[in-house]
Amino acid sequence: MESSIYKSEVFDMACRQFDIAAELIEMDPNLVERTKYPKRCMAVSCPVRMDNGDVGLFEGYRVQHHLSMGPTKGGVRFHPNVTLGEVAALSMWMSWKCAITGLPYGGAKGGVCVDAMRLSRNELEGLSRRYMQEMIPFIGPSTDIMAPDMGTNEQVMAWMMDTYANQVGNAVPAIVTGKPVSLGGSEGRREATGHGVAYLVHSYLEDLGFSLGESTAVIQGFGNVGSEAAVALESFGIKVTGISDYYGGFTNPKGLDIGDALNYSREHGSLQGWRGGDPISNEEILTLDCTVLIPAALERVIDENNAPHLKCKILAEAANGPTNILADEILKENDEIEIIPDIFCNSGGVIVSYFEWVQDLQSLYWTRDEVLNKMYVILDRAKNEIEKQKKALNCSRREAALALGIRKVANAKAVRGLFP
Ligand SMILES: NC(=O)C1=CN([C@@H]2O[C@H](COP(=O)(O)OP(=O)(O)OC[C@H]3O[C@@H](n4cnc5c(N)ncnc54)[C@H](OP(=O)(O)O)[C@@H]3O)[C@@H](O)[C@H]2O)C=CC1
Ligand SMILES: O=C(O)CCC(=O)C(=O)O
Repeated sequence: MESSIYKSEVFDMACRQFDIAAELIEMDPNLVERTKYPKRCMAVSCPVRMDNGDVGLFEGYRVQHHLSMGPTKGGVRFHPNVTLGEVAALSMWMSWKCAITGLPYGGAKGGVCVDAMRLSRNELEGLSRRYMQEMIPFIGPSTDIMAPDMGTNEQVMAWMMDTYANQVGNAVPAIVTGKPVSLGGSEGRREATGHGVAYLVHSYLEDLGFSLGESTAVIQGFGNVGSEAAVALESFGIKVTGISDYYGGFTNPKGLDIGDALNYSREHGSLQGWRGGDPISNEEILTLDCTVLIPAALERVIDENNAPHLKCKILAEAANGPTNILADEILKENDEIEIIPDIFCNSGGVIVSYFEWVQDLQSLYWTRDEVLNKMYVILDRAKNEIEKQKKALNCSRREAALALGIRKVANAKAVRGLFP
């Protein structure tokens, strides 16, 4: 099958990664395309009453990548670069991520092409509700469960849950995860993705023989994932020496005051104007001297131009798809940099989303410590399996993670068989 509707650089990148892994595991040719391409996609137009009385129309998407192992699961992104192809690529990565962590889900992703920063709170609520309304025929707590991603947050999830609940006539907390704790959200979900990144960073630093107290971390992106990773890294004794958001970044080789940066960014809506470090651009921040580099914003920020100049020892991919294919080839040759690949590195978010869904379904809730300890168990188990796979296939850690996830999905399809 030649797929054209998803055609885009980022979808090509996800397909190329798939092809490399499928070849490594010598996948049955009859399973290759069936496992690779998304099962379903929806495109909807969302009319929203703007504050000036006009009606704005926003295009939204949801791609459900595979339905073989349970409901589909994945975040919703509000960003001006969102396309159907990007959402499809993100849904593929969700599938492999859920498989390597052993979650009973297929991957999904949603998105709306919108600059959410330009919307008022009223307009954002209108868009969140309309997007959910349009998706209701295609989702459900045992069909497809949404969560936050770039440009969306707990409040957006609350509006989406309310819209769904109003439609069916009763509260359905399991329809979205990453919602406020007061609505059935899980303790620990807000910080889960960043905390999971920091947990893995600390674990690999120890394995590689680095002292935590002497290690430094630089983070691109100071939203939910980047800021929570910074807080958790500090709690593991790792100094954060660079941070940035859309407007640019700040650095201090002696360490930044993350608490102060968080307060400032909450009060002002961004880090712009913060005086806690020397200003630096979003391009420069990637090549700063540091032990750990953490891209936590957009895809494909590490490319063939900057890859040869990275000075980190560990590249911890908190963002989805931050390293393009050419950069990945360059980094594969450089055995001084260890990569913790995205589908593993940022999996703490969906792991705790799974816990949130399970808690909602049984109306029985856990403490933050219980949640994070259960997350560590799953991350440790996935790490073991990936390291074993890396040795067995004599390949990079990214290839090992992809091979592990893709093989599990392909096996599920094989045992389910084909009808008729
Ligand atoms: N939220 C989650 O649970 C999960 C998220 N991820 C991935 O993590 C990444 C970040 O998501 P999340 O933290 O939720 O998103 P947020 O919207 O909360 O934060 C995104 C951050 O990236 C910054 N940013 C936006 N554009 C640029 C740019 N061009 N250069 C540098 N920084 C930029 C934003 O700055 P500003 O605020 O100024 O716009 C903000 O600081 C994404 O790749 C997402 O897919 C992965 C797993 C789970
Ligand atoms: O929490 C979830 O369900 C999904 C989070 C997400 O979108 C991701 O891991 O990329």
